[in-house]
Amino acid sequence: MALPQQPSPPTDDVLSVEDLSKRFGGVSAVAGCSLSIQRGTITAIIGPNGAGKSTLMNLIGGLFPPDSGRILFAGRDITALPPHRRAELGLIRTFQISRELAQLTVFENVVLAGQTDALESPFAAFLRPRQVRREERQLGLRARALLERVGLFRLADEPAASLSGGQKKLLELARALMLDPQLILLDEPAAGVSPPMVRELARTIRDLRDEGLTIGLIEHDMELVADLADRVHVLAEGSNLTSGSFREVTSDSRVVEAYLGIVA
Ligand SMILES: Nc1ncnc2c1ncn2[C@@H]1O[C@H](COP(=O)(O)OP(=O)(O)OP(=O)(O)O)[C@@H](O)[C@H]1O
Repeated sequence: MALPQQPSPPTDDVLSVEDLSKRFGGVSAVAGCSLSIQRGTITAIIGPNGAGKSTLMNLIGGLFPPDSGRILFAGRDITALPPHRRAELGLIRTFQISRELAQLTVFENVVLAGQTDALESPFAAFLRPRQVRREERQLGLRARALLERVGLFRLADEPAASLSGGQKKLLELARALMLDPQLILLDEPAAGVSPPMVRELARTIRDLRDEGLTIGLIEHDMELVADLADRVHVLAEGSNLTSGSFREVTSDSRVVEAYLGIVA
């Protein structure tokens, strides 16, 4: 006799990818990958060069569609949504190369990240001047609070071009926070950042997690992953080899083999 189907237990996953695949010509960059990111955690995605981490990030961010599989965000299927719709839902991804506008000040960069299309329209200022002024004031206040939050307040009036690599990562974080995200995906936050700034960045990321934000990151700096990640997914050849704490995955012989296999 067939047993009645049990309803699946509620999960606390803010993001899950299910059996995701993406090919580029003859290369299987992501191949049947399934993994999830739990709400309120820092989750790292690691793996040897060419494992498919960037492609997976691009699929989650909506840069291009998968060949097959699904992406769920906050319980909703977002597989077919364009990047800006994902951002509106609270899924924000930052890029490995910071995309600040070099000639604008740090403050202006943050304000700009929070500006809606309606505010940018030249007609809005003409038709609804008071509303536009109020919204701009609120954006300014919020930007200053976020600059304080990430430790860049004293540099608010400096041109973004004058920031160090690590400060640019903090600026990128402040810009992402302007969009009021549920989940921020960070692409190699430690790349090109000096060791003291990596520590500062790590402290800020941990504080944001403690305040309830969910953070996903791909990272090659294993010290940072060991220090920050609540949970780690190891990608190899486009799929999820194993998941667990940093200690668990790094003591898994398959993970050691995957890394050594690439080096050999
Ligand atoms: N646009 C593309 N066209 C063709 N092949 C691609 C493209 N993007 C990625 N690939 C290939 O897909 C595979 C996975 O690449 P991906 O960049 O996602 O890996 P990765 O884990 O991020 O690597 P790394 O750690 O070196 O950045 C690699 O074999 C790569 O050469």
